[in-house]
Amino acid sequence: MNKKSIRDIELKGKRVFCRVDFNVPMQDGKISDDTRIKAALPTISHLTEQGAKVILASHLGRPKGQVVEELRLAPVAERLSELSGKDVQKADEAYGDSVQAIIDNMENGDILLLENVRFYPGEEKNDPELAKSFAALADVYVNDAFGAAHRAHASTEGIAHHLPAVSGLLMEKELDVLGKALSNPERPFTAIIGGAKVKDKIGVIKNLLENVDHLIIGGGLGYTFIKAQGHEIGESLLEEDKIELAKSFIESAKEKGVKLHLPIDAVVTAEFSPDAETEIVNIDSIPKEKMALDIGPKTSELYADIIKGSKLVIWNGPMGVFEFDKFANGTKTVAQALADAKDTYSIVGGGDSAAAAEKFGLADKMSHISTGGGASLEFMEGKELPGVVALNDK
Ligand SMILES: Nc1ncnc2c1ncn2[C@@H]1O[C@H](COP(=O)(O)OP(=O)(O)OP(=O)(O)O)[C@@H](O)[C@H]1O
Ligand SMILES: O=C(O)[C@H](O)COP(=O)(O)O
Repeated sequence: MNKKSIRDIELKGKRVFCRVDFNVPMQDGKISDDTRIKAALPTISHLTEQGAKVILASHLGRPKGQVVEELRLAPVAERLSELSGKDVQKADEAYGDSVQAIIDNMENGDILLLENVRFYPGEEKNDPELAKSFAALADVYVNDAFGAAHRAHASTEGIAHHLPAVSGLLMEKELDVLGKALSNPERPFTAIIGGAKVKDKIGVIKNLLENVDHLIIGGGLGYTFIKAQGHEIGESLLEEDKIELAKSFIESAKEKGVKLHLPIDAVVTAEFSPDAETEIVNIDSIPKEKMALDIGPKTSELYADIIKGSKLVIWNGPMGVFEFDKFANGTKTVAQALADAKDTYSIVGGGDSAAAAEKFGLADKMSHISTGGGASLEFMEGKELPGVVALNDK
């Protein structure tokens, strides 16, 4: 990476404003998955060990510029304290006199977590005044929030223009892994794209078609491709206005010599429910009144074989409605194949695929699970991430 990191600068005694992505899933006020907090620990330890005063900032949820009590970061401060084994102070605001007073009393190696930066309307607007107010708290800016690096907000982008600005260790690792994979992939290189909508994956499919050997399609978005092949898909998800685009992807794959794999069978049902009656059908025989909610067993086996024969696999998006056990087998088979493939470097894009790997107890068998859903997708689309662009070059 051509950006400076916390390893390249002097930190002793410095007040460091460190943007992290502690946007963790919460259920009834409790953190249901602390992966993102754990992922920030190497940076936080480095900063404290080097004698910095660590001022952490994050968003949580989408409070839209207002204080939302359930989205305060107090539970996160508590969990961070447990995980790091260190005291973590929690401020009730993210800048201003009260925060300044806490910082004035910090010793080298102390940790402070600011309040949710999205409680302020200026955050998502990338308001220069708010960016300056954040910057006024510190001597150095560190961005370790890979998951939010695709957002040009005051705490992810604006602030970087007012302070020496470097990446944290998680940011550096994410960019290294994804960057190397895409610029110099080991082959055969396979991408697995699933999820709900073609609309959300157009950019990534386009970009990957330039690079991969195999492109595997699953999930709800697959049925627009099946329709484009000329089959009936019953009540399955369809984006009518994307059929022509799907056809053009099929053509483009042929021209470029990319092997595009589409489902050959499916698990269908008449109702969207966890205990629905199911049936397995060939892809050209989806009944009119039914919807396909998972890839079928023949497709799963085919996809597993391709994974096993690949040296590098990038996976983004589930193969079916994995939240319901009856429609989880396709996603599970893909995750299991990735876990079992010992000579395959497996990269799981964040979001739902990471949640699925976690659900099946296979997360620790993957080579790299990205902490960024939208951010990893935009990176794979070949887009520049504003939170990275704003950092100082080496
Ligand atoms: N055949 C299908 N029919 C309907 N919904 C489906 C189907 N296959 C998958 N899904 C649903 O798609 C959703 C995930 O897709 P979505 O595009 O939201 O996330 P994603 O691709 O994992 O992206 P991100 O990483 O940003 O979370 C899941 O909730 C899953 O239930
Ligand atoms: O969870 C994420 O993908 C990041 O934290 C970004 O959140 P956002 O989509 O609300 O900007």
